[in-house]
Amino acid sequence: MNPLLSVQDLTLLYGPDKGCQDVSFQLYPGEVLGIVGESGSGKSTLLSVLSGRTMPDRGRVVYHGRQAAGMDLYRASEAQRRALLRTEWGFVEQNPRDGLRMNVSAGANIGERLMAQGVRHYGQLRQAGLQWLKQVEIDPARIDDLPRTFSGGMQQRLQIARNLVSSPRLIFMDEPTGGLDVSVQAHLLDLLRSLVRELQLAVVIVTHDLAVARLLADRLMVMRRSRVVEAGLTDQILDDPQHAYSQLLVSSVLQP
Ligand SMILES: Nc1ncnc2c1ncn2[C@@H]1O[C@H](COP(=O)(O)OP(=O)(O)OP(=O)(O)O)[C@@H](O)[C@H]1O
Repeated sequence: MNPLLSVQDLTLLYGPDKGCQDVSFQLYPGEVLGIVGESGSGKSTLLSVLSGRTMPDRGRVVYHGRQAAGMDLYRASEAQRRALLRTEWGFVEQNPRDGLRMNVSAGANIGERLMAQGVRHYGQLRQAGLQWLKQVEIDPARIDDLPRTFSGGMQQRLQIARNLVSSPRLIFMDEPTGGLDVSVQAHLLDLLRSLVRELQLAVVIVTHDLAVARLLADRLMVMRRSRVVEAGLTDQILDDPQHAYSQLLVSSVLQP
């Protein structure tokens, strides 16, 4: 099986040890990779470069998509990268306001990617909207409501529906449960976990919350001061961390 994503020596530095450097890994279809580490370690920078939103100083990302046999992300045009992010990829922001269009209805938020793919039939767009609202456990009767009338958890679920409607293969998530109450977080995590499994999604998720990592990620990369200090299976890293920094990270969470 080909990896979905091959990442080699990815580096973007804003200053000494600020950003990400020399990051290499492969991500396979259906696999969930968690990026963990303290604040400022470079997690968001890495996600931004990986998803093609920011260009690296050096390094290479090759995506093996549905059609293109190996797209070299940084050699592709800006338009190609943007198209990829709207179709086979998705990006779930920490703050749903950054990932939703707040001034159009929930249904229109969901339909937008389909329209970008050429679906023009109103009934079809409406149907997809209703179906996806149901799938993310929002009452379909809210389809014509604006996202700002939704709670934070509902907005986040709507953002997920908006991303998943185009049947992406790879989703980037930046602290998707970050701004939510604990009980709302748990609900969202459950939903995310079942969607990821059901749809065989590959995910790269940034989180500083090791409980989120434990629940969702198959593998983890631990970042510190722009570098990956440890990478491996989630259970191995959380139960038996090898690097001194990972040990500190894990033990600091376990202490009350
Ligand atoms: N656009 C930028 N310009 C200058 N410096 C930046 C920029 N983006 C990030 N940095 C710096 O790079 C370092 C890594 O930041 P980054 O946001 O990637 O860390 P993080 O691990 O995601 O942190 P957090 O968990 O707090 O979001 C920080 O020192 C940050 O100040």
